Amino acid sequence: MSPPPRQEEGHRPTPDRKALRLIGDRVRKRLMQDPGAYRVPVDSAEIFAFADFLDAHECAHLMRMIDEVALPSRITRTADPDFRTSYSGDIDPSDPVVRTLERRLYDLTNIEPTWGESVQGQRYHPGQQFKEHCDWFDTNQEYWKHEAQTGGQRSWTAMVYLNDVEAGGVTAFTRIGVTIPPQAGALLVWNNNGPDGAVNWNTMHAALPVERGEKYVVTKWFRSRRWGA
Ligand SMILES: O=C(O)CCC(=O)C(=O)O
Ligand SMILES: [Fe+2]
Repeated sequence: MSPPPRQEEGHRPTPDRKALRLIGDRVRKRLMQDPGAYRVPVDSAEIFAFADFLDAHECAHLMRMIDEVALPSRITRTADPDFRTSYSGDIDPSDPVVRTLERRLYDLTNIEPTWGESVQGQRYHPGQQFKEHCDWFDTNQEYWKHEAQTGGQRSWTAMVYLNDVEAGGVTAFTRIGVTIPPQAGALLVWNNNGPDGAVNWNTMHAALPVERGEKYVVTKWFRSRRWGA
């Protein structure tokens, strides 16, 4: 018997469910065929890792770009001031390395870059973190009305670690006991939904505090439809 749902796991309308199911199928098929894919061995979430997705020059370039735009990350939907203490910012989508990254993600996932939000960079100094959260939108919240009009629910998350972190800064999938240590150039891709197109609570995750050194990542969040107005 499955455990009773936590209170927060109440009913959520899932208007994009069919689209999310189809995207799940499409991306899964592609990733499973990729000889470079490492599937994290759990049944309850679809999480894949790829080593050396970006090279050292590309990583260094993106880290410089992040330093230019990074501002304190917006603290969304929580009153906890320590919830997300990193710095982040949208990086120039016309930059050649950003375009290369998007093309490579398209080849890998088979989702058009235009179906994803613009690439966001994020930087953590020692002590900084992003506590447990989901990347999918809560369709019970007020903000959903806007997101529903601008691409709909988030489908897959693609995140590249740009550097090795001296200590700390792992990505922890908190409900399934999976931790991913940052590794320069490695890509992590996961489906925020289940194969049925409903949000997957087992994708709840946190960026644990950096203990020593810095941590840089870039992320592209794909949607269920073309992103934007
Ligand atoms: O930095 C990480 O390891 C995870 C970041 C994250 O979860 C996010 O930006 O949504
Ligand atoms: Fe996240």
